[in-house]
Amino acid sequence: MTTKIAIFGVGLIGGSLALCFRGKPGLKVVGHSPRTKSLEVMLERGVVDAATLSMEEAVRDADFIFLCVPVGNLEEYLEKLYQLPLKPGCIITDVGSTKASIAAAAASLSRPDVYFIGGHPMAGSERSGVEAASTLLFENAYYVLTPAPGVPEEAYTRLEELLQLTRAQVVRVDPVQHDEIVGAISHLPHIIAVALVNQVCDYNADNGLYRTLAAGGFRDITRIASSDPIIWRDILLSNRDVVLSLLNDWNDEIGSFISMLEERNGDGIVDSFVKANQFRSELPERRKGVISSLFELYIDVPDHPGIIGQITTELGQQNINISNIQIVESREDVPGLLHLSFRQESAMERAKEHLQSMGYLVYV
Ligand SMILES: NC(=O)C1=CN([C@@H]2O[C@H](COP(=O)(O)OP(=O)(O)OC[C@H]3O[C@@H](n4cnc5c(N)ncnc54)[C@H](O)[C@@H]3O)[C@@H](O)[C@H]2O)C=CC1
Ligand SMILES: O=C(O)C(=O)Cc1ccc(O)cc1
Repeated sequence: MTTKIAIFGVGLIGGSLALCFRGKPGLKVVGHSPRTKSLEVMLERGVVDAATLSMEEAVRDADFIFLCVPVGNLEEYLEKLYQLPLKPGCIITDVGSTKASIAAAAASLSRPDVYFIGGHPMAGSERSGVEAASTLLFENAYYVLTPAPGVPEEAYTRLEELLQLTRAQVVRVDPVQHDEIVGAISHLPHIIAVALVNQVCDYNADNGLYRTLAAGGFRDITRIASSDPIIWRDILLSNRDVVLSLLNDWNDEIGSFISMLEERNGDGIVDSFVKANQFRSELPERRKGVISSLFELYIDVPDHPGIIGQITTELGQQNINISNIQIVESREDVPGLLHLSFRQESAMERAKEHLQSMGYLVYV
C-alpha cells in the first residue's frame, strides 16, 4: 500500500518537506504548482516523484495534503480543496506562520470525511524557493500542530508519525496562543530588523560610510530583514491585531530607553542590559562569535556530533584558511547552518567547490 502525499507550494518549506518524505518506503510525493516552469524545476531537482498542474490530480487518493503556499493564499486553496473529491480520512495540513486565521477558515468549511490539522514548522530561513530546500531544515526543530476540534486522535497520530521523517519535535498548541507567542518571537523581530535596516539605509543615502562600517552585530541582528517580502506581508496582515498590540508594547520599551537617556539614568540602562542578558542566557540556543569578514559561505549541516570538526579538517587538508566560523541561529535548538568566513575570495571559491564535491549544500 502506497501512502500518497500531495504538496501545494513546493518552495523552501514545501520543498524541504518533500525532500524529507521522498524516497522513503511506501511514500509517493506529488507536487502541485499552477506554473509549468515550477513543475519542471521540482522534477529536475528530484524533490518530488511526480508533479502536476491539476489540483484534482494532485489530491486524487492522497492520504496527506500539505498546503505550503503564502499565508494569504491558504484560505483560497482550502476552499478549492474542500470542493474536490478527496480520499475519506485524508488529512489536510498547512505550514503557515500564523494559525488562528486558517483554523477559523477550516472551521467554517467543515467536511466530515476529511480532517484539518493546522501546522507550523518552527524552522526556516531568510531564503526562499525550492532552490533553498533542504532535508535538514527541520531536524530537531519544533513543529507546531493545531488540530481542529473534533479531529480524532487517530488522525493526529497519523500526521505526527509522518512528521517523524522531518526529525522535528511535534508539539500541540492552541492556534490563538500560537499567534500571540510567535508574534512576539518571530513577527515582531522581523519588523524590527526591517525598520532598523531601513533607518540605516536612509542615513547611508547621505553618507556611504554607514554601509561600509556596518558589519558584525548589525549583520547578526538584521539577517531576517532579507526575508521574502510577499511571505512576510501575508504573515503580518494575518496576525495584524497581535502585531499591533506588540508594536505598542515595543513603543513602551523604546520609550523607556528614551526616558533613561534623557534623565541620564545609568542604573536603569544597566538594569535593562542585566535583565536581557539573564533571559537570553536561558534561551535553548546560543549565538557564537561576531563575524566581520569579507567572503562568506553558508553550509547546511546535519545535527551530528563532530560534523563541524569534519568540515574544518577537510578544508585544512586542502590548505584552505578559514577566518571565522559561526553557527547561524535559524531554528530552535539546533545548529543547522554553518557560516564560514574567508579573508580571500579564492579561498572561499575553493572551499565552496570542495564542500559541494563532498555532497554538502553550499550557499554564497
Ligand atoms: N520562510 C520560512 O522560514 C518559513 C515559512 N513558513 C510558511 O511556509 C509557507 C511557505 O513559505 P516559504 O516556503 O518560505 O515560501 P517560498 O516562497 O519558498 O515558497 C512558496 C511556494 O508557494 C508558491 N506560490 C506562491 N504564491 C502562490 C500562489 N498564489 N498559488 C500557488 N502557489 C504559490 C511558490 O511558487 C513557492 O513554490 C508560508 O505560508 C510561510 O508562512 C513556515 C515556516 C518557516
Ligand atoms: O530565519 C529565521 O530565523 C526565521 O525566523 C525563519 C522562520 C520564518 C518564518 C517562520 O514562521 C518560522 C521561521
